[in-house]
Amino acid sequence: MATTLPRPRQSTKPPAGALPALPMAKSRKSTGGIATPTKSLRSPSGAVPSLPTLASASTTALPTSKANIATPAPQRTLRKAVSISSFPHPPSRMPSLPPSPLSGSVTPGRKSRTPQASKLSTSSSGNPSLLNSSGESKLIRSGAGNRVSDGLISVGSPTQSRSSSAQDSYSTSATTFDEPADPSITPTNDKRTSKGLDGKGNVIVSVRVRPDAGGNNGRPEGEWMVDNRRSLVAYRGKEGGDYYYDNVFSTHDDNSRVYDHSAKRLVRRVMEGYHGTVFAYGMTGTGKTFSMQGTASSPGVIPLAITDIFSYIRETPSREFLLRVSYLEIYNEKIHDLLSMGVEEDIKLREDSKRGVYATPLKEEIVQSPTQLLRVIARGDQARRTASTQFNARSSRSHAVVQIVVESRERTPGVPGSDSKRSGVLPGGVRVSTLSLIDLAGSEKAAETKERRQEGSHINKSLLTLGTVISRLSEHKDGKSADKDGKHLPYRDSKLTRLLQGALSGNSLVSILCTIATGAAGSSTTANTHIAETLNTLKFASRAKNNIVSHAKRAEEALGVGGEGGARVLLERYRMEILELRGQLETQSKNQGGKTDDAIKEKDEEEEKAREKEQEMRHEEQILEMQLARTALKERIEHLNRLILSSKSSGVNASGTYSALGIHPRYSASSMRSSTITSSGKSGLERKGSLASSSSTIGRKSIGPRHSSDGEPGSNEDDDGLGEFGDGMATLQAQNQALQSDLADKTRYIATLEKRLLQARRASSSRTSLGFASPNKSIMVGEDHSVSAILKEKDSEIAELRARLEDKDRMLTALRSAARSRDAAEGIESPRLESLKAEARHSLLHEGAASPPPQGALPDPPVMGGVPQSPRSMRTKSVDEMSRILDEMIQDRVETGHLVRGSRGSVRVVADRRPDGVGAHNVLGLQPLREASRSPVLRTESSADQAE
Ligand SMILES: Nc1ncnc2c1ncn2[C@@H]1O[C@H](COP(=O)(O)OP(=O)(O)OP(=O)(O)O)[C@@H](O)[C@H]1O
Repeated sequence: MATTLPRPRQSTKPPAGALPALPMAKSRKSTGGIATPTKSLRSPSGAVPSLPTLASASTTALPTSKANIATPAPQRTLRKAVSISSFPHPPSRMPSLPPSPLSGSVTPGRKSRTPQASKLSTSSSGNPSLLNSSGESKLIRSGAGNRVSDGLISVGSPTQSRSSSAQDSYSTSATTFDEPADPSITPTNDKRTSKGLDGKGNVIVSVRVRPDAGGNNGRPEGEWMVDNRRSLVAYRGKEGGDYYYDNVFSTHDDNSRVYDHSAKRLVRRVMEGYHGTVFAYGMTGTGKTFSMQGTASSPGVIPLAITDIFSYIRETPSREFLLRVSYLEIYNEKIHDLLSMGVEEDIKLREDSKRGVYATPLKEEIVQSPTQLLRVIARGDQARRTASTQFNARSSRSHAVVQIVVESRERTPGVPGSDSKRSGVLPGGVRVSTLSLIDLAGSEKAAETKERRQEGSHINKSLLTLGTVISRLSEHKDGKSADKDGKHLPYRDSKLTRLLQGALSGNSLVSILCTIATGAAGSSTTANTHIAETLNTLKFASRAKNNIVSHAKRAEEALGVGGEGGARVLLERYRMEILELRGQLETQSKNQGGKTDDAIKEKDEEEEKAREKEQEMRHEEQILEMQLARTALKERIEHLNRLILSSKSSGVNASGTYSALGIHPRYSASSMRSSTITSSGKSGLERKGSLASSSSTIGRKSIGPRHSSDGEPGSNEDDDGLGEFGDGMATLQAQNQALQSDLADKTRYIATLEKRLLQARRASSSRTSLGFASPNKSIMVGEDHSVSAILKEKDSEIAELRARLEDKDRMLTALRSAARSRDAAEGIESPRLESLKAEARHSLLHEGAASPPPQGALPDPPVMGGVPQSPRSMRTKSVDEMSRILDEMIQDRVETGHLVRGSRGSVRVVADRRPDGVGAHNVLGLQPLREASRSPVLRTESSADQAE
């Protein structure tokens, strides 16, 4: 909390700029027509003419005043009253005062002092005071002459003696005029003021005269005289006398001046570590509350003190401060907390060796700004009990005590320039001082109601006790609770004196502001009562000034939080608490940081595991996909192998001499011819025999009937045999069926591959996106490359299979066409069927460029254009068509690089086409497929090459 107080942090000097405006600042300025304290107080030492002697002033002062000053209306009464020479002589002995709570005993010896004696003593002593500006008395020389002061003509003072008056008035201690507070007080000055104190300078007694709202009511003007220049109040009436004080404020003095002269220095001392007490004492309706609180346009002691407190804080960057405030009232001898917001607690007074007497439990509020402090006090003011009395429509019916506790400590211990040397204390301790601002309830004689009387009784009793204590203080200068006769000072007789015990016994600087009203309204009885009360106030003030001795010392600095006193030092407690909390915060932060690191590490590990698991799953999926693809391809290979076997059974023997394309006349014929010529050079018939000896089961089967056909043609077995091999009818049907089933298989296979391709692409795209989101991108990218390579491979495989499928389709078309041609041929010449079959066989097996194709090798083409054609020409056309298709297929293969033509027209598989990617083919199971797919050709070509 202390750190939030508004003060500069860097600068070690007080801020030069203007302080922020406070709520009351304007109001204070608005009193402008009135001379400021500075001007009025500095003038005596300078340009002000010498004051006349008291005797001469009494007759000359008034005309001067009237001539030079436009005096405000309220001052007229006082001006008229000034005539000291006309004052009646006081009685030789002090008359017996009427019984009053404010009356007290008067020490006979004191009233016998003469002004001369007083002058001597004052001049010689110098009497430095904590509440003086420089610690030295500033004496007003006698015969100084007249001066103009604040609209009043002040008579010259014989000296600034407070010893006595000419009329048995009570003397006060030697007192000096205060200069306005000088912010540039140096530590040296402070030390000097602390030396040689007799305690009297630590008590300031001021009297303030309230303007008489109702005029003087015909009372003789000359009965009262107020001389603020001489700090004199004189009464010329019965039992009158001259009363000198430290300050006398006339009716036109405003709150600002009152504060500057009576409390400003004390407040500053409080900020420096002294305890200070300011209280207003006086009859009801005389202006106590007005002086202490003031108004919006004329702030009183309390708001002005608050302003100065914060000004001091701003001007003292070397220290840090903490302010807390409490506000209580004593009503009917009971203490109430005015800040408790209606929560009533039984508040007791306790005594502590370090704190003295204090009320507890009492709410204390820590304040950080003047506005906040003023608000707190205003809140307490609202709660204070007031009532209408004979002299005051809003009379305070309680004693109100505002207590501001100031804690301060060195901000930078040990730093050169700090005031630790001046304070003479170890740096680091906290200094606690207290400023008590007390607005007492007014004494009242004539209460009208029972309630008012009861209140008045308590008020009067407490004030009487206060007067008694102060009276006895003169007999007991050390302020202890026992007087010289062993009698106890009656502090405990009232809550008020109990609370003021510390201040009255000398532990505190004290400023007493007594308020009076010289105008007496009402009946003569009332007026007399009023005068008597005023005189009692003046006597109280005199006794207070004479009797109260303050040996106030700067509060010791408390170190740490240990001990009873230390426990009260909130500044230290808060600092320790802040340090402790910071430590806890750091510890928590560290723990939190450690935990966070662990949590992050754990999370990373979990994510890493999840990624690994996902990768494993992906690998498994890929493996599964590949296995599925492999299985599908294997199935396909097996199926194709079966198909190849079927093709071989359709037209190729076991030695591979014939391929599934053996039906192609040109291809198969040339192969057979080459083989025949190069190997044996035998005739076609012999070749037939060799063919018949081939190991193909089907061939053998077909050969058998052929031999029998040579002998007994037309048998069923022969027909079948011819049908399968010889005439091509059964073969074509079988091939047709095989190719159709093959087509269906391929279609299914392609659909399967496409499906798997689609799945693989989807998985790949999802993995790609996941992989880019993943921190391990490189891994995913690498995998994607392999997958994309696989996909490309699959695509190319599918394209190849489609190409083959198209080849098959073309073959199927050709076979269907051949079948139709055959059907047409059968319809034309049935008797020649056998010969056509023979020709067809011959054309298939012995096709040559020079020799005409054998008759009946393929079905005759249908009749074209309605023009009958000979069966031979139709067969020739059919065979040519087949040859053309096969040539185209072979050419395609050659062009795509799957086959190469031999020098003699043979074809063979390109040997070096095998991979670059044998492993990949193996992985996919594609290589067997390729090998299988071209195996017939390979075998055919190999055999052809061997034959060559
Ligand atoms: N110096 C002053 N100048 C102008 N008005 C004043 C002055 N002193 C007092 N008054 C007015 O007199 C009235 C009574 O003043 P105030 O209430 O301060 O008296 P009091 O001593 O506190 O009385 P009580 O003891 O009954 O509370 C108020 O209206 C106040 O404004």
